[in-house]
Amino acid sequence: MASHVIVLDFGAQYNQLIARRVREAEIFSEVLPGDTPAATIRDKGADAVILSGGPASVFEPGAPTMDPAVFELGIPVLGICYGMQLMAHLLGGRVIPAARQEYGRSRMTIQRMVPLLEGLSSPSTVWMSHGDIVESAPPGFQVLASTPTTPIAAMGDPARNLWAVQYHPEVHHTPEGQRLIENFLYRVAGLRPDWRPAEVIDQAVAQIRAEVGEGRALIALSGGVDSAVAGALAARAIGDRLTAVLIDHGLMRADEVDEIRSVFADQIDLHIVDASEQFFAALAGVTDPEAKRKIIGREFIRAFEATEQALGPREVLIQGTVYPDVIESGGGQARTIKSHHNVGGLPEDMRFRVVEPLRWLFKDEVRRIGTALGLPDRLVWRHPFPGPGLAVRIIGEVTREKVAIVRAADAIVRQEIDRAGLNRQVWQAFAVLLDIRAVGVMGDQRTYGYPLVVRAVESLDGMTADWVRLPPEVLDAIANRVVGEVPAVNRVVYDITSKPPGTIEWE
Ligand SMILES: Nc1ncnc2c1ncn2[C@@H]1O[C@H](COP(=O)(O)OP(=O)(O)OP(=O)(O)O)[C@@H](O)[C@H]1O
Ligand SMILES: O=c1[nH]c(=O)c2[nH+]cn([C@@H]3O[C@H](COP(=O)(O)O)[C@@H](O)[C@H]3O)c2[nH]1
Ligand SMILES: NC(=O)CC[C@H](N)C(=O)O
Ligand SMILES: [Mg+2]
Repeated sequence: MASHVIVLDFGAQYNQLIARRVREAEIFSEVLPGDTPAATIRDKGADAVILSGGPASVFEPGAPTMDPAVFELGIPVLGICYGMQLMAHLLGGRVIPAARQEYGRSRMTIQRMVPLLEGLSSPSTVWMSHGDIVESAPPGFQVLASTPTTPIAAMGDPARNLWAVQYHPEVHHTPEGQRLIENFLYRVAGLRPDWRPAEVIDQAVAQIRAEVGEGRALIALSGGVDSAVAGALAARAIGDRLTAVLIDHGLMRADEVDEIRSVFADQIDLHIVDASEQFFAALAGVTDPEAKRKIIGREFIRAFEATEQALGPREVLIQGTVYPDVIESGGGQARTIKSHHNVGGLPEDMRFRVVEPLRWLFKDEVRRIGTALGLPDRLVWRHPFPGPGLAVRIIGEVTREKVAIVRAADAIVRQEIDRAGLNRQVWQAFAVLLDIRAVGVMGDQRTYGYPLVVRAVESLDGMTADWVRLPPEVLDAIANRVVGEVPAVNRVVYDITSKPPGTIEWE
């Protein structure tokens, strides 16, 4: 039977990342609620279990817990952060609030070499995000590693095959994180890699065929990576029974709609719908980010419904939703960070059956599948652009005037990064318009204009990100051009926040 790893979810923002790291090691992995009974895990034929992190403290009343019988299934268990704390708590160790909370990079030193830690540097850089610590390990456990503020940064009980780390090996800011996860899978659990992209493509095509049946379907095509890949899968599944719809909500970037038309019009039956009046009317006076997102989600569906009325009946709407859209919208156990227009923003009274062939995949997995399907690099490596478009890059009310300002500035930011040859190294780069004003001086005249934020991040999957150390001359060129060419803006600032604690978009 194929290798199968279960991730028990205690509400971490990163828990799906754990599953994706396992899949990156070519082993199938699924996420289940933290309190899934041990019997269910056994019946699914799991070969190993990983316990995720989570926002709670194990010693608080009502904190999420798990079936302790999981530790007796005879399969290896790896606890991560909250998962480690829970393991300690349930097996007789002690967890307390730390004197010093630890967020961000830390240096871990190995004290006892075991197969789980084989090949890791000592000290090695690890990404921490915790306020509690395991003060004493449970009976039978050995301390394996520590950091300056966390004496028990890794622990294990070789007899019962139970292992745990306080840091987050799943985030890419832990450079040797994948190594630890692969050690757990290959060395500790003895699993073999047997899960590959070709199978994902076959499953997705079969799923779309089954959902659409003999009928027709619409695909929501944005020109982005996810919907292009979803579109290619759908075209493979149902051929010319597929119609693509691009909603021009008036919140697209400079020249974007024309570019999409020229790339896709001869590939697929494409309808471009100008719905900008409808979106601006619905957004008038709205400043709350979640309210904006929900309105945009609703208006998208209304625009698809209106298009369907014009084109003839189609029950199925295919979307390029990916796993992070679901996670951040509060799918699973994680808290809602922001409602993505295509998930948390969907209206309840929608007429379509939504089919999302990429719902369980991360961006880099989607890119691999795009390449496997033969899509051009230019499309596969395009920078992501959020469905709500420039609306979530204008703090405060969205008006046509502000969209024009941020659109012009955004084009300059991307042009200068492109000109410097930094496109591939940057995950996403853009401009954000603030709703405050600052004083400046231009041509001996006082100005009172908007500050513009420039943001450029690097990331693998959008779940975590770091700001890009853009060369000063590129930042300088951006600032000069923006202030010179966009009259409403008189000041430029660069966002140097990583995710977490920031998010990529400002709203
Ligand atoms: N303007 C639009 N018109 C039609 N569908 C859209 C539009 N914007 C977004 N969508 C739908 O919402 C989904 C999610 O948007 P999202 O931006 O995450 O993905 P994408 O645009 O396909 O890829 P990327 O992340 O590269 O931008 C898209 O896959 C697409 O199905
Ligand atoms: O289709 C989308 N609909 C949305 O509502 C949405 N919000 C954020 N994003 C994109 O997701 C990635 C992570 O963004 P955040 O760090 O801001 O959550 C980044 O790549 C964002 O651009 C969205 N994409
Ligand atoms: N990231 C986590 O899992 C955090 C666990 C726990 N809430 C702590 O603060 O220590
Ligand atoms: Mg997009």
